[in-house]
Amino acid sequence: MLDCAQIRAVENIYHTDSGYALMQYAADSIYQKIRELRLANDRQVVVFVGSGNNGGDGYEIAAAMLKDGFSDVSVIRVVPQKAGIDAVHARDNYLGCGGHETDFDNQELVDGMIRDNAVIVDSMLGIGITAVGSSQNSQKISNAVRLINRLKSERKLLVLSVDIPSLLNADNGMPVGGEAVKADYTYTVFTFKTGTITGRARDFCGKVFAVGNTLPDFESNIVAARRSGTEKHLVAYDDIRPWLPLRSKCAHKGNSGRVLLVGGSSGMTGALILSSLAALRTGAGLITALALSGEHQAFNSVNPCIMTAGTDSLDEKIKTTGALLVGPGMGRNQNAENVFKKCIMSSSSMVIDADGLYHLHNLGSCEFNTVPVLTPHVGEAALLCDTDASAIESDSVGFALMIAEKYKAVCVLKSAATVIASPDGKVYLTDTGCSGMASGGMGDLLSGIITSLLGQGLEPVIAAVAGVLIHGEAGRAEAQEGGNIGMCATDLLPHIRLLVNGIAPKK
Ligand SMILES: NC(=O)C1=CN([C@@H]2O[C@H](COP(=O)(O)OP(=O)(O)OC[C@H]3O[C@@H](n4cnc5c(N)ncnc54)[C@H](O)[C@@H]3O)[C@@H](O)[C@H]2O)[C@@H](O)CC1
Repeated sequence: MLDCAQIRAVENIYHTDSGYALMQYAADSIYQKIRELRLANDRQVVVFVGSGNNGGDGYEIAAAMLKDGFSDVSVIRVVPQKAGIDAVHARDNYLGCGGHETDFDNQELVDGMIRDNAVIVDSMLGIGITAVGSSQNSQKISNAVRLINRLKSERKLLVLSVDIPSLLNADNGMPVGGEAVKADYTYTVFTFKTGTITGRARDFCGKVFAVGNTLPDFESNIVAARRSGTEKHLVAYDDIRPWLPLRSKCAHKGNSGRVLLVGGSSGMTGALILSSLAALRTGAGLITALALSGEHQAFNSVNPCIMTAGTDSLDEKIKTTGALLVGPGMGRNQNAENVFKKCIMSSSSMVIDADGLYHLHNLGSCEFNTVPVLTPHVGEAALLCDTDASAIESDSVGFALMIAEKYKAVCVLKSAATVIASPDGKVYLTDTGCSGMASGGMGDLLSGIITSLLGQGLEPVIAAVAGVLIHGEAGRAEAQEGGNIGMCATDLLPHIRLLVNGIAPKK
């Protein structure tokens, strides 16, 4: 996964005398994918092009379709190409193939041209986007984006975006000026861009395919580009399978992970129960919950396999635990603060979540004995970074790195596009989870899962990445069975157990 600067570096390697050959290669790679999926068969195809090389890709795709026998293909020229750039060759190629072109200035004509079930190829803006200004060209692009999005639902259009949906920022996944093309498929050139995963990418990108990876020395050039800036890795469930805890045949509960979970003030015991259940289903051998409310009967009735302890035994429990979670439902009063301070002096592996993050922020700076895992959601990250939630959303990678560096911790910045940053400056992103997980208690599960993995011996960054994937895939599995609406945290527990055993749900 690369950001725009890193992508430009890769492009420069493959630029020969002109970039036109590279544009043809990129466009052909996209066209092959469209053909393979038979997306354009028996449908009208309308390609919207902009002024730069992204527009050039669109002309080349349209030309390839004409050469291949598609007859119902046309181009809408939203903004004219600048003289001297490769896109001008691409336009000449398309017109030379007998291609038809309509100027977007006559918006009514364009609206009337597009028929039900048409395929729209969005090739207006790629990684060359700048902020939407008041210029005529900016206005035209914004109008075209609005038209595509309106017609998409009215006329059941299929929308394919080239490289990145127009007006979506390829570095942060946020729509520039509030609106971007809502694609069904995005064909991103070379490799996933950060903005196809982070921010609000899911609302705009649809299914993302990386295309164009057969160039000579491709893998080594991508690795070099990745190392030239912030190193970002896109990680999937299959990648973490080898890291999952192994259980020896002679295992016993005492050496299968001993974890302590601290939180659960009066009225918030449920948060700690959820973390404890997730820790249990993730496999830790001995789970002790220490609820500040003292409401321990609740744990017993939910699952008697969870042990409980009172605050008076905190010191002793901290000494004997392998991994510690502090924060879920902990509360923010003086007693909670005192308990928090004791917990973070521990030498055990540690996760700090929820109200624990509030207490951490109040401490200012803090020296840990280990590398803790911090699991803020956007609001908690804003608190830790003294900023607001919208700033965090616009640069989730940057702020996750800032938190990781400030606390010498692994930061799991939770959102629809969770970012994991390690104190050595590496970033891990995943395409997991689902909208059904936007319900109370999901974060408590995640902190319980990560704590359980730490207790079973995984390194902090590995436990964090594996935990995010187990959690997200459990949500997806549950959505597959029952849909997104009405999903609740406890529904995920059976899936968590399967996933930690390496048993993936059927796709
Ligand atoms: N350069 C290369 O080597 C390759 C580039 N490729 C394609 O080229 C794209 C990058 O090309 P460019 O750098 O020309 O950039 P773009 O084509 O993304 O856009 C740049 C053009 O759009 C204008 N523009 C920027 N923001 C605007 C706004 N808000 N409203 C209206 N106009 C705006 C700029 O003035 C410029 O003319 C990639 O995303 C990819 O699709 C691929 O063909 C692969 C090879």
